[in-house]
Amino acid sequence: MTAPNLDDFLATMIDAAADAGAIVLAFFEGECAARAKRDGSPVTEADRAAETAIERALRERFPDMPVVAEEAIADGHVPPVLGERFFLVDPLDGTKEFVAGLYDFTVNIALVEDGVPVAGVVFAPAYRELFYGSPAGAFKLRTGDRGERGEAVPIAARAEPEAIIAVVSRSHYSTDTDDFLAGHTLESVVPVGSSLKFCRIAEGMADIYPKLGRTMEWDTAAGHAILAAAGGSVTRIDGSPLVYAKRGVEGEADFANPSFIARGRPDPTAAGEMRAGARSRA
Ligand SMILES: Nc1ncnc2c1ncn2[C@@H]1O[C@H](COP(=O)(O)O)[C@@H](OP(=O)(O)O)[C@H]1O
Ligand SMILES: [Mg+2]
Repeated sequence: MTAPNLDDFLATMIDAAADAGAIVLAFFEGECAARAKRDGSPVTEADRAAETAIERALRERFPDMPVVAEEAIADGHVPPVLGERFFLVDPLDGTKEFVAGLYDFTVNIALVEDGVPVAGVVFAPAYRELFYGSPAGAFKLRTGDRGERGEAVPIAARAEPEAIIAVVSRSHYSTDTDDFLAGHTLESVVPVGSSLKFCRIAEGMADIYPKLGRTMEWDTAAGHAILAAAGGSVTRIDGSPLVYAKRGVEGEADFANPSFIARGRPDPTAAGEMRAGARSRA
């Protein structure tokens, strides 16, 4: 058998995310919905059922690939060796929104290669929106009530306009975010739950997502891959790349992310101004 390429990985990741999304949505829309608000158990059930389905689908097709998944890590199941390529899975991101009956929750599957999220799938089943990205491009498709998939449409991040649209956490907001945004000209600040924030920038609906505070790698890897494929970027506050497979860092939990900024496309006129400035100084 020939070695799998990115298209092979992505096709399996999309199928797995679509199936897991259907499972999560059944919990969200089913009779569990009312109970979810009182005790957190259906969230956990949805989380675990979706993760089990994803792991099974990934392992069946790629038995040798390590899988790092949120619930498994919580149970202490960490792959001993990650190698240069592994999957990162968050079966239900945006759990607070899920419990509150809001639509902003997602299934996330990413493929990380040498610390870089090279391919990712984010499925928001309540919105019937599925996003995916790889070096071949970023795409969005709509799903039907019975899991039918519409045509995949290419998406692209936009260059920052003068007044920007910021997307921020709905459930984990910090005043540091306000301080950061105070330095920008804003059209609006839109609270969005889950990894959908990356996707809204990837499809040109928003310009910046500042995350001042901790997240885990499975919260961000798939959205990061999609945004990068759409022409955007995700960097640490100092502008260095946000890398993955972070383990054994003193004082940090394994797979914890530092603060980061996600943005759309670099502004070509800003680069032009810099070049013009450089010329005029010469
Ligand atoms: N300050 C914080 N500490 C830990 N996790 C955080 C966090 N802020 C956000 N997250 C995680 O990032 C994900 C998206 O959060 P948000 O929608 O607020 O941006 C959530 O994942 P889960 O829903 O999978 O737990 C949440 O737990
Ligand atoms: Mg999460």
